[in-house]
Amino acid sequence: DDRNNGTVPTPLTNYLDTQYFGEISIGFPAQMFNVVFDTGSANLWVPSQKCSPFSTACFTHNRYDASKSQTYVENGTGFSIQYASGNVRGFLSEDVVVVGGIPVVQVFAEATSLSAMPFIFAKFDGVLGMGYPNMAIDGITPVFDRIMSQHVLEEEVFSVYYSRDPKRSPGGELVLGGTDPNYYTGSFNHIDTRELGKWEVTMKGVSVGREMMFCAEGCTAVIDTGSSYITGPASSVSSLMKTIGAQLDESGYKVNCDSVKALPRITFHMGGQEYSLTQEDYILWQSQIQGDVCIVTFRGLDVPPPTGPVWILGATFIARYYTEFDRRNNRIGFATAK
Ligand SMILES: COCCCC[C@@](O)(c1ccccc1-c1ccccc1)[C@@H]1CCCN(C(=O)[C@H]2C[C@@H](N)[C@@H](O)C2)C1
Repeated sequence: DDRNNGTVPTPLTNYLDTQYFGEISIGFPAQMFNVVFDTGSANLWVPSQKCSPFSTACFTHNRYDASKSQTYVENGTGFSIQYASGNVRGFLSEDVVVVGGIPVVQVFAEATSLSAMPFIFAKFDGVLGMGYPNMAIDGITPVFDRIMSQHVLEEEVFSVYYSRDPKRSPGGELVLGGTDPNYYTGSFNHIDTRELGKWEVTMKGVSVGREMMFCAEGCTAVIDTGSSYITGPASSVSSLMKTIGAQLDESGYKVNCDSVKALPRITFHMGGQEYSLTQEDYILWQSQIQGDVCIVTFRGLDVPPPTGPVWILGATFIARYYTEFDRRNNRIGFATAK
């Protein structure tokens, strides 16, 4: 169904509520790739056919083969990107990329080396940055900016739905040019971005139960579709976890599953509204052989100034609050997800 002039929603896959990704094509004939649509970065990269055979993470994913694309244009400039954990190195190429039914001629990176951690755990092939151009490495115009300059979108926005139930299909949806009422109820509350060029807003506080515990003097919240969890300053998160009786082990914070129903709601105060998460929103209940494990989807992460200290609201938050990213008005809209 052509929603607005040729764009179609992109269904997303939900892998264990921690990885959400959708399909794009690159080149002619089309080479298909699964990518994370990531508002926390602004470059597109996929594994390259030219990656070294020793890069396991590269070898276990779909790889772009320039020699098989009639629309490939050589570039060759070096590229490298560093994430909170993990790094990617390669070189730039240009080809036709199709996202949500819209073709764009796009400069992207062919990854020739991917750090094993964490990419051997990636169920997707690459990352498509949905951040602002000023975040883009090598000054490359991001995909969404190339799409906006075609003037095919009814509105210069994109929206993200992340399902909370791994059994539910689709696991999520990306809409270019609008929102999908099938996946939210009520109206949107909009919050202006804090500074031009970042998908972040001013947060007025974080409360646990009825008590305002953190960020009471105001702080920054990054709305990040490329993060699985919620991160906050390590000291704040560790005291929050102590309050709810969570223990930290090598794979993150856990609580006794018997205590889950008594856990408090955690509320993020933004734009005059309260965005609450209940225990079912922020606990990942995993049935494992040795019994049920209840993972708390919060992580401590100290982002150095000037960006930090920040709270990063990832999939855990977006799964509860359908999110519209508005480039026309530089604001973010939240509505209750269905
Ligand atoms: C909702 O789906 C999220 C996808 C999973 C993200 C992630 O959990 C992941 C898990 C397994 C394998 C690879 C990756 C992964 C790694 C890098 C890019 C994209 C995905 C990331 C793990 C490391 C920290 N982290 C980020 O820094 C993220 C922060 C974000 N802005 C990105 O730029 C990197 C999240």
